[in-house]
Amino acid sequence: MGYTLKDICFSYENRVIFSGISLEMETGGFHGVLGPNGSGKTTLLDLLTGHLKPENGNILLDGRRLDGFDAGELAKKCALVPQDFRVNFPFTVAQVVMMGRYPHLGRFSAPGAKDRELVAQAMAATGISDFSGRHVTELSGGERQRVVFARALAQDAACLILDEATSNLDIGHTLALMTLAADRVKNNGLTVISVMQDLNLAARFCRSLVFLKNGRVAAHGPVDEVFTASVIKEVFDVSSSVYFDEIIHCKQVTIL
Ligand SMILES: Nc1ncnc2c1ncn2[C@@H]1O[C@H](COP(=O)(O)OP(=O)(O)OP(=O)(O)O)[C@@H](O)[C@H]1O
Repeated sequence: MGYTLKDICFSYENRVIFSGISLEMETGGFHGVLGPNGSGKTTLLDLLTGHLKPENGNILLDGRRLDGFDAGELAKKCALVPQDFRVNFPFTVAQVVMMGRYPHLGRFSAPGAKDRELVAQAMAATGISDFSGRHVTELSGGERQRVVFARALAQDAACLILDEATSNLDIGHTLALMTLAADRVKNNGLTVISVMQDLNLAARFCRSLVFLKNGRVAAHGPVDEVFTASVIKEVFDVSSSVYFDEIIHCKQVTIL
């Protein structure tokens, strides 16, 4: 189970982004989505979360058509950390993280002990508990990104969708959040689908990779099979040397 995309076509007005892509991303995997700027990575995530609708083709989530889910059901299945998150209203950090619980609350019902516990856990896991009372409008880009990550964790969905979710984070926080996501994949059966620009980070944390190029899937499969110099050349038009790193036990790349 997980996501199945069958012959997906999508255009923005008359700009064709996908003309018939098919993909399988199974439950309980850590899937990386890679590709050059403008190759359609964010568009793909927007299709997976139901924010955009395909013109043709079907997207199935756990075997069920995505357009058959209502927004509340989908929010319980899928939590998104968007590329850019801005709010103009001075909510506190804790209030924003609590927003992750809204899909689980009944209409007009206040958060209960379980909701507060999940919010506290998500803030602790992302290292933001110390500034839970601060206004999100006053945070740095990296601090805000950790707050949105915590909101997605609090949502407690089976699938976590990350759109360059660590782009503003320092290396320590990047490794901490990627390790947290990978641990939940391994131990809790979470599915992670993550757009990433950093090839080495993707090879280190993902189990499978989708490479997009010019609106098509250039390569898709386990990291061992598709993380190669020839795929990187085809997709990014750069020469590279791919090797197995004995210290961190995964493939890595040096761009030449
Ligand atoms: N709302 C929109 N209206 C029209 N064109 C759009 C819209 N959003 C994105 N595009 C175009 O669609 C293409 C794919 O955009 P998308 O954001 O999916 O790419 P991406 O691979 O995520 O890029 P990046 O690596 O730069 O974040 C780009 O050429 C972009 O200019």
